[in-house]
Amino acid sequence: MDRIIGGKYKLGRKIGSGSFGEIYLATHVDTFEIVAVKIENRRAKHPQLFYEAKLYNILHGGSGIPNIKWCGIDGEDNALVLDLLGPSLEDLFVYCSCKFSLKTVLMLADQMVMGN
Ligand SMILES: Nc1ncnc2c1ncn2[C@@H]1O[C@H](COP(=O)(O)OP(=O)(O)OP(=O)(O)O)[C@@H](O)[C@H]1O
Repeated sequence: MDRIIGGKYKLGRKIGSGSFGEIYLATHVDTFEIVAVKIENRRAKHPQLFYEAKLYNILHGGSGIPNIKWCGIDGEDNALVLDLLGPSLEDLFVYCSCKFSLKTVLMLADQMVMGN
């Protein structure tokens, strides 16, 4: 049976995992917008998803910061529904056969330092 997060987001396939949560694709049941959902088990020794949500709120509006669409408890889990971002730098590196040109590295460094 499909799992619906926050009453609106149908959970899809897993796209990543971090040190404490797993990231899934999800689709809004009415608008079909595709989003990212980070899920953390509520029984984790040191739950931190809601602290991460607070940080997203503080950083709101910054370049590359996803909006929070929903945040709350879903069954046994804490869940955070976010804008779906583009591919990670690692994804892009693999896509480029694990080789970035000097120009690409310099452009990346510029973006990291300037935050744009
Ligand atoms: N909003 C998002 N949109 C698209 N992909 C995402 C999004 N958030 C996370 N991901 C993907 O999931 C992976 C894991 O993200 P996550 O935030 O769980 O872990 P992390 O930042 O690598 O580590 P940590 O658990 O310490 O925060 C990321 O590397 C990225 O590929």
